Amino acid sequence: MANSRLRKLGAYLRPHWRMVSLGVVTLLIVNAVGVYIPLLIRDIIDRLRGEFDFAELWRYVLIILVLSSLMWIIRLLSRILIFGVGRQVEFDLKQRIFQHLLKLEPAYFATNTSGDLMNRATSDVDNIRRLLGFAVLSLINIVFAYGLTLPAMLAIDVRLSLLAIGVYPLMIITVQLFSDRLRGQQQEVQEQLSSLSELIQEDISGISLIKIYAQEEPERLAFRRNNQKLLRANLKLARTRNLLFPLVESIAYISLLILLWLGTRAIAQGIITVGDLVALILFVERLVFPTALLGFTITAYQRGEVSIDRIEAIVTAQPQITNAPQPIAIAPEEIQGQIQANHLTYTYPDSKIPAVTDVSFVIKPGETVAVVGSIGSGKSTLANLIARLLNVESEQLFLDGYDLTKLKLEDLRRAIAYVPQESFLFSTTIKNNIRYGEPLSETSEVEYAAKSAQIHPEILNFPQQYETLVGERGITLSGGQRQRTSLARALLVNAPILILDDALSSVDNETATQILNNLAHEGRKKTVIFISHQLSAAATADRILVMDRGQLVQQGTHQDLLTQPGLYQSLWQQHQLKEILQ
Ligand SMILES: Nc1ncnc2c1ncn2[C@@H]1O[C@H](COP(=O)(O)OP(=O)(O)OP(=O)(O)O)[C@@H](O)[C@H]1O
Repeated sequence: MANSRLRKLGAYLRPHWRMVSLGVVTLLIVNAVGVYIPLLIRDIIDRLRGEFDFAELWRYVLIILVLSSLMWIIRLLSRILIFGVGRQVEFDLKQRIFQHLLKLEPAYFATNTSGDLMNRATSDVDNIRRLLGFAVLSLINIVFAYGLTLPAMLAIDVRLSLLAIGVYPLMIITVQLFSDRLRGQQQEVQEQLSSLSELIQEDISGISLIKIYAQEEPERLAFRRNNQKLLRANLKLARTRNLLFPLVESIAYISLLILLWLGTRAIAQGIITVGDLVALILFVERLVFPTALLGFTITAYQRGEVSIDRIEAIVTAQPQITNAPQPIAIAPEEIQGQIQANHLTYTYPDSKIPAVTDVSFVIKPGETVAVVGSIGSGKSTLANLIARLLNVESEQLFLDGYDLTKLKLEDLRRAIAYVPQESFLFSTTIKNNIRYGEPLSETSEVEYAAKSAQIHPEILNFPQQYETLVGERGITLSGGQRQRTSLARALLVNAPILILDDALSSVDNETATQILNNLAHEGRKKTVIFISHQLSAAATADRILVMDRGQLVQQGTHQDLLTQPGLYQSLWQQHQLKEILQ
């Protein structure tokens, strides 16, 4: 498992191997110069102790100044390169996640909440970025720092070197212990922050309710409680941080004290020179930072591991609805629009009872067919199956005689304009919303579609007409206006098949009937499937399919069905009664 995660990390890094290699080389140079400077200082001290010469001292100072500046520049470069790799991988992963999400079918999003998916695409990707930027940088740094510094220290004095860095494992353990605590507290801050943001969002959305029920004071107190929790969490985190850094420093001082105490004795005994001791002190100092970071690196790796699994779970999710091995391509203008169901049965994956059972029918090209029935009788499921938004089995649904599952998905979707129950508008202009399926459409085409959907006069009354922004950043449309805008969007793509899934429920019966009539009298007649509870509009369709508990119980024209005892007759009677009572 750990190996497979390392392989994944390797795969994330592979496209950026040039940057990674360059980063590694710069780190190597930084560390080599970092080891060379203390050795140079040692030589200066020892040489000048014999014979002091100002001119020579200045020469050395200059060399050290140049080397330190060089080291600073190269260190900067190494950080830019390696943190840059982290950012690149973050970009790649976000692209991959989004691209893959677009391939998955709506059923996937019913079982994976958008909150969780967003979290994976942001926080988890961020953890991997940190792992590949910060953790990789500090890991390579520590290897080079110890690999180059330790031999130089041992060459000066083995006993002193080992005693001086003997306390360093204590530093790693302390940081690791603290970093677990820091992580918990950081998470607490994050959670408190999210719940505070949720509260603000909810209160802003429900501001009218707060005012109507005079709940300003309780809401203010609830906010204060949450805000206090956030404050406490932040203070706790600050306390831990403020405790950790002095602790790390004290461990470093212990090592320094050991060196000073035993080092001066070694000088007195003539085992090492003053220059050697100064070099040892500088070397030990050099190791403080990478050692302390190792503790954080271990935590960053553990956190990153969990995130790798969570992201891989998204990008390896297999789409259920895909093209057949050799899909049949068919252009929209070649499509007649005949739809046939042959013993169509569908059961939702997490359900035991079929939502559609043994349904068979033929819808002729250009026919307008209404689908009516009680709530939950399977009408939407039927619409979703025809658009292949649900995983229909082969040999059950046919378009112009072709098995739906054998048709190229893209071609099938282009042949069908589908207006779902929930009309969704993007946060852009009305015009862009209408031409979403055909972004290059001319204004006249957009207006034509809007006229057919009976929304044109209302759009002209909006502040900027077709350029009016809708959604969160713009004006709010009424339910009926949203539905007709969605309908205009579907009409603009001019597909041979149009499915309206209760898409005119907020539009009055008269307008709905008018829209259906317009569709029936268009130049090239579309096949229209009109799912609706609006019986007076449905009655004008060429034919009506009546669904009950997943089954197709009746079909025929309005007049035919009225003469047959059955569900349609009773639905119609209820409808008539409602009309009289209104
Ligand atoms: N994603 C799902 N998972 C499981 N069961 C579902 C799912 N969607 C719908 N169902 C069930 O399938 C049955 C048919 O639902 P469907 O939405 O097709 O009915 P409908 O006739 O369109 O209803 P309405 O008139 O209220 O829109 C219902 O029992 C419903 O609870």
